[in-house]
Amino acid sequence: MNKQSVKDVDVKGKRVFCRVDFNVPMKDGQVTDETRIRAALPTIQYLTEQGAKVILASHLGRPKGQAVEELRLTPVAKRLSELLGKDVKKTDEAYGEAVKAEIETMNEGDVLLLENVRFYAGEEKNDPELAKSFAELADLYVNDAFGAAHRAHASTEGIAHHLPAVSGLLMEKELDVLGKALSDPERPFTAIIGGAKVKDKIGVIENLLEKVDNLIIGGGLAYTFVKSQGHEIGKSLLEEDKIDLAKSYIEKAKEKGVNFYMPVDVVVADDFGEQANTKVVAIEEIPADWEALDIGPKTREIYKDVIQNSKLVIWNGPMGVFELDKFAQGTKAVAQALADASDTYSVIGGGDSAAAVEKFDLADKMSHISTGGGASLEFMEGKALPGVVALNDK
Ligand SMILES: Nc1ncnc2c1ncn2[C@@H]1O[C@H](COP(=O)(O)OP(=O)(O)O)[C@@H](O)[C@H]1O
Ligand SMILES: O=C(OP(=O)(O)O)[C@H](O)COP(=O)(O)O
Repeated sequence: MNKQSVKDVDVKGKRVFCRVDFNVPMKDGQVTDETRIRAALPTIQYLTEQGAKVILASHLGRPKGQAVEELRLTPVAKRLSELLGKDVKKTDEAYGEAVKAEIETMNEGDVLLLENVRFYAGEEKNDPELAKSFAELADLYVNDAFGAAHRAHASTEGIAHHLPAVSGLLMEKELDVLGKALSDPERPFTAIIGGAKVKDKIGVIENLLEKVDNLIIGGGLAYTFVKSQGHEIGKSLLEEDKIDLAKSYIEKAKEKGVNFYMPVDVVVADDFGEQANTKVVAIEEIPADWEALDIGPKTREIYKDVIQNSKLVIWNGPMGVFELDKFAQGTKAVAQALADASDTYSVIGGGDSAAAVEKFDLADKMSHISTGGGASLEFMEGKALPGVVALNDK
């Protein structure tokens, strides 16, 4: 990476404003998935070991510029403290005199967590005044929030204009792994794109066609492609205004010699839910009143073969509605194929794909699980990430 990292600068005795992505799922005031907290530990531990005063900042949820009680970071501070095995103080604000006074009392190696930065309207607007207020708290800025690197906000981008700014270790690792995968991919290189966000992901597909040998489409977004080939898709998910684009991508794949895989059979349901009647049908036989909610057994076999014969696979988005057991087989088959393909480097991006891999207990069999969904997609699309661009060059 051409950006300075925390290892390129002297941090001893310095007040370090470290932006992390602690946007973790919570239920009843408890953190329910601590993956992102664990992922930030190497940077936090490095900074404390080096004698920095570590001031952590994060967003949680989308409170829209005002304080929302359920979105305070207090439970995160508690969990972080347990994981670090040391006291983590938490302030009720993210800047200002009370926060400065608290920082005054910090010793080298201490860790402080600021309140949710999105409680302030200026955060998402990238307000320069708020960025300055954050910068006043510290001597150095470290951005370790890969999951929020695609956002140009006061704590991810603005602040970097007011302090020496370097990347954290997680940020560096994410960019290295994804960057290597895309710039000098081991071949055959396969991308698997699923999920439901057709609008978000269609741009990625175009960019990936320039790079991959195989492109596998599954999940809800597959049916816009299926429809573009003239098949009826019943009540399956459809993005009407993307049909022509989908068709053009299939043509582009042919021109480029990219193998383009779509479902050949699907699990259809007469209702959305565990109680639905289901059956497996060929792709050209989806009944008008039914909805395709998973890829079928023949498709699973084909996708499995492609995965097994690949050296590098990036996977974003589930193959079906995996949250319901009836429609989880396709996603499970892909996850299992990746787990079994020991010679294949597997990169998982996207909250739901990561959750699926966790659900099937296969997370430790994947080569890299990215902490950023939107961020990894934008990176793969070839877009610059504002939170990275703003950091000091090497
Ligand atoms: N065939 C389908 N029809 C409707 N929804 C689907 C289908 N396949 C997958 N999904 C849904 O897509 C959601 C995940 O999509 P998305 O947010 O795009 O993925 P990710 O978070 O991995 O990027 C899941 O909740 C899943 O239930
Ligand atoms: O969870 C996140 O995004 P992701 O679900 O795309 O990985 C990041 O914390 C960014 O959050 P945001 O999409 O509210 O800016």
